[in-house]
Amino acid sequence: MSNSLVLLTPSQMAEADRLTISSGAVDGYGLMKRAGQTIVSELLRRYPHCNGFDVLCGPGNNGGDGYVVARLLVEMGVMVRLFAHGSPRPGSDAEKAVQDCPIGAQSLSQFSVLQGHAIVDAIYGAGLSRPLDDAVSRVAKECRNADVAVISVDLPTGVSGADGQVLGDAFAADLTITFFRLKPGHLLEPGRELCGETIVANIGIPDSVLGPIAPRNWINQPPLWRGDFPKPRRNQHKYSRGHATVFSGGAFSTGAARLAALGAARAGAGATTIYSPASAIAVNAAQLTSIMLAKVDTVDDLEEVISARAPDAFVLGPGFGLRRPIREFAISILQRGGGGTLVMDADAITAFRDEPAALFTAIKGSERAVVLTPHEGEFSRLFPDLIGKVRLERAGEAARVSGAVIVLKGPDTIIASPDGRIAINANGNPWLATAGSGDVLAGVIAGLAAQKMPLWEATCAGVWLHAEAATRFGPGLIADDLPGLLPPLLAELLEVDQLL
Ligand SMILES: NC(=O)C1=CN([C@@H]2O[C@H](COP(=O)(O)OP(=O)(O)OC[C@H]3O[C@@H](n4cnc5c(N)ncnc54)[C@H](OP(=O)(O)O)[C@@H]3O)[C@@H](O)[C@H]2O)[C@H](O)CC1
Ligand SMILES: [K+]
Repeated sequence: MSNSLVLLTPSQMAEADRLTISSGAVDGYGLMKRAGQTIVSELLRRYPHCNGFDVLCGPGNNGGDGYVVARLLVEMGVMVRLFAHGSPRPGSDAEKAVQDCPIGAQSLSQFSVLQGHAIVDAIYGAGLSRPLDDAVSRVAKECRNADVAVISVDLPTGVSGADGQVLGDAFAADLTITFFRLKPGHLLEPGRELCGETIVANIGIPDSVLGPIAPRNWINQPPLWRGDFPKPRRNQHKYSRGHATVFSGGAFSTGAARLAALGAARAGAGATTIYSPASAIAVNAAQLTSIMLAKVDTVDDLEEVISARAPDAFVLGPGFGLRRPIREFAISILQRGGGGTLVMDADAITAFRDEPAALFTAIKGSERAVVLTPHEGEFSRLFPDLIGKVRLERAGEAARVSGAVIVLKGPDTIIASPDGRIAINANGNPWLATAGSGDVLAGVIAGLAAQKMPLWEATCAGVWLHAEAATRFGPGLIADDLPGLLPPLLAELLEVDQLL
C-alpha cells in the first residue's frame, strides 16, 4: 500500500514529530526552522510582487513556524508586519523562534488588512482545540472579505485537521502548506475548499515513522489499489472474467439498471445480466445488446436464475422502487450460500429504514460481502444513530456497525471498510451531480468486485474511475456518457501495451 497516500490525523502527526525528534535526526526547533524555510521559499516564488507580508502568529508551534517565517523574510530585506495572538509557553520551540525573531509583534487586535500585503496565517494549526475567539474570528472575516492573498501554515486557522470541520469560524486560504503528509481535514469539506491549493512540504521527517504509527486513512488514488486491479488473462472466458447482475425496476424505470449494467460491463465484468420483472422485459430487451436479460419477479425466480448461473456480483436498488420484494431479494441473496458481492444502492438502502438491524445481521451472517453506497439522505435513513457525528466518523462507524463497505457519497466521498481502513476521494467534481451517475457507480463497483478484486480496493477504484471519467469529460456530462469514458482510463491503469 502506497506510503505517499497516507493521511495522518493531527495526533498521529504529533507522534510523527515525536518519533523524528527522539530518533535524534533533528530537534523540534530544527523541524520548525525547516518548516519556516519551506514556507518562505514558496512565498518568494509565488508572491514576488507583493509589497510585504503580514505574519499572524498564535501561541503554539504553528505560531512558531510563523516567527521563523518572519525572521527569514526580514533577514532577506522583505517588509514584514508581525501580529501575535497569545504568547508561547516558556521553554517551547515557539518561544525560541520568538527570541530569534529580530522584529517585535503587535497585538492581533491591531491588525487590519493593508493593500498589497499578503497574509501568512500561523495562528492555529494541528493544535486547534476549540472554536475561534472573537479576536481571531474578526481577522478571519476581514481577510475573507478583502482582496488579499492568504497563505495558511499547515491548515487554515479554524479548520480541524482531523475532519475538515470549521470550529466557529475559519480563514479561507489561497495556499495551504502542510508538512510530511496531508491530514483528513485537507480533503474533507468544508476544509478542502478553505485550504485553496494545498502543498505538502518535506521537512525531514523520515517515512520510517509511519511503521509504528500504523495509519488507517488514505487518499484515494490509483497507487492505493492498482496492484489489485483485475488484469484479464488469455485463458479466461466471459464467465470466469466475472458475471455481474443488476436488478431492474418496472417498465417505467428501467434506465437505472441499464446504466449500472453498462458500468459493470465497461469495468471489465465478462458477462452482465439484467434481472427484470416480466412487465419490463420488453422495454429492457429493446435496449440491450451485449447485456443479457432474465426474468425475475419473485424470490423463487431469483433462486432459479442464481442456480442456473451464479453471479459474482449483484447490484440491487437503482430505479427498483420500494413496493416490489426488494428486502426479500436482499435477504435471500445474503442468506443463500456462495461468495460474491452485493452492491446495495438507492431504494435497496431506503427499503431497510425501518429495520436496519435486520440488514446488518444478515450481512454479518452472510458468506457474501456487501457494499452500501448511500448519499447523505440515504445514510441518515439507515444509520439514524450516527446523525450529528462528522462525516469521517459516521462512515467508519457505519462500516463497523453494518459489516459492509460504506461509500458515503458527496464532494469528498469516503470509502470505509469494516476492518477500519478509510479512503477519502480527492478527485470529485461538480459534473457528477447528474441523474443516474450513482447508478453507474454501483455498476462499476460490482463490475470490479465480480472480477474478484478485493472489495474495499474495488470500491475505492470504482469511486476514483467514476470521478476521473467525469473530470476528463467536463461540462455537459450525463450519466449515459460515463460507461463509455472508462476504456481509456482502464488502458492507463493496465498499461495495455505491457499486457499484449
Ligand atoms: N508536525 C510537524 O511536523 C511540525 C509541525 N509544526 C507546527 O506545529 C503545529 C502544531 O503545533 P501545536 O503547538 O501542537 O498546535 P497549534 O500551534 O496549532 O495550537 C496550539 C496552541 O493554541 C491554543 N489553541 C488552540 N485552539 C485555540 C482556540 N480556538 N482559541 C485559543 N487558543 C487555542 C492551544 O491552547 P490549549 O489550551 O488547547 O493548549 C495551544 O496553546 C503544526 O500545525 C505545525 O504548523 C512544527 O513547527 C514543525 C514540524
Ligand atoms: K494556520
